[in-house]
Amino acid sequence: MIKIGWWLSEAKQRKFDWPAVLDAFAAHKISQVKLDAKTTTVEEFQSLDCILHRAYGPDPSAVEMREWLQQMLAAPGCPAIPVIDPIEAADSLLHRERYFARLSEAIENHHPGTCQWTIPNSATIKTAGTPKADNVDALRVQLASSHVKLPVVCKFVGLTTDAHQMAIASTVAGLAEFVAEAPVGSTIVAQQFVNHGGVLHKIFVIGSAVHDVQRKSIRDLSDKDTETGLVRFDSSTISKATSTSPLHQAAAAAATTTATTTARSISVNTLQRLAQEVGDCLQLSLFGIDVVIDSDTGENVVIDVNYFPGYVGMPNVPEHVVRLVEARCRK
Ligand SMILES: Nc1ncnc2c1ncn2[C@@H]1O[C@H](COP(=O)(O)OP(=O)(O)OP(=O)(O)O)[C@@H](O)[C@H]1O
Ligand SMILES: O=P(O)(O)O[C@H]1[C@H](OP(=O)(O)O)[C@@H](OP(=O)(O)O)[C@@H](O)[C@@H](O)[C@@H]1OP(=O)(O)O
Ligand SMILES: [Mg+2]
Repeated sequence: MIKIGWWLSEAKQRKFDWPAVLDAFAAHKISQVKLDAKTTTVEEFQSLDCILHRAYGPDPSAVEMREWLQQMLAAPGCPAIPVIDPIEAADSLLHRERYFARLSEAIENHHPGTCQWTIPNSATIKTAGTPKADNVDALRVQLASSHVKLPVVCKFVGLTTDAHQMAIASTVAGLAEFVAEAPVGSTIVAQQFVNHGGVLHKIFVIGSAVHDVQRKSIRDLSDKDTETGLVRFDSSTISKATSTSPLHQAAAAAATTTATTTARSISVNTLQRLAQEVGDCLQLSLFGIDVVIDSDTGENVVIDVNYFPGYVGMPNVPEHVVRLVEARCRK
């Protein structure tokens, strides 16, 4: 009988309908134990066939569990227990500039013209407390050398509680303002904005299972929008299942859950290749890929990758988790 150890924060267990996953484990005769840094013994830990976790992000309980897991896995005599997903692989998603650099390499490694997805050009900016007026020229040069065109979406990098505070900068002065007002020592990715008809594809992946859910997104920007140098927004108000925002298209803003336009779809074959290639590149099997379809070029553009997302709208999640665990334990 397979025995797995798992850890998710209490909040994630509720959002993810974790009890349904535990029922599916029981139905497939997989025994399970919730890992606990205070009570799980070394013997019990080392007897596990697999570990499944979301010990990820700034939540203090997740930080404590991540440190404990790393210690337990590195302890002398600990067997090679499969971890879904490896802690360093999950953590890499906190550093947008690093994982986008790896995605860029994966794209370059394709034979020319064969990759069915791309990423936006971006520039990585470190804040040093320089006043806005002194930043403008250096930022203009940096955008040009990274081939980034305005407008850009400004996104923080790393383990910060401000990770969802973003902005659209349409002018170098707007970007300079965002950079000048960010905490000193932060890292910001200025990612080229892609017009995409206001529809986001949330591509949810659990091992080999892939599902595309369409959500509302930021509407296409016109010249009128881009007259304003800097528009701040909280990313958690844009593309959650229940989001409503003035940045949505008028028709979509009125709808409660999904995108309302007749959106372009992504073929099943492309979805599977994308999930496989991103998963192989980042060594992940429980993740979500946020994709927009460029209105001008029709390209599938990856704008964000999330570890162990909510999977809201993906059918049969418990069965997919069971299949993933069984596949890993057999290795
Ligand atoms: N390069 C881009 N071009 C166009 N729209 C973008 C771009 N980047 C982000 N967006 C819009 O902003 C939203 C939030 O961006 P992003 O997914 O990077 O934020 P996040 O905080 O990492 O989100 P989450 O963790 O909830 O997935 C996206 O859902 C999309 O609507
Ligand atoms: O619970 P939710 O459905 O909102 O899950 C979101 C999850 O929030 P959580 O941390 O509360 O689990 C986010 O994690 P952080 O990086 O912000 O930590 C991120 O993964 C989003 O992409 C998920 O949204 P989805 O992609 O599934 O729409
Ligand atoms: Mg996202």
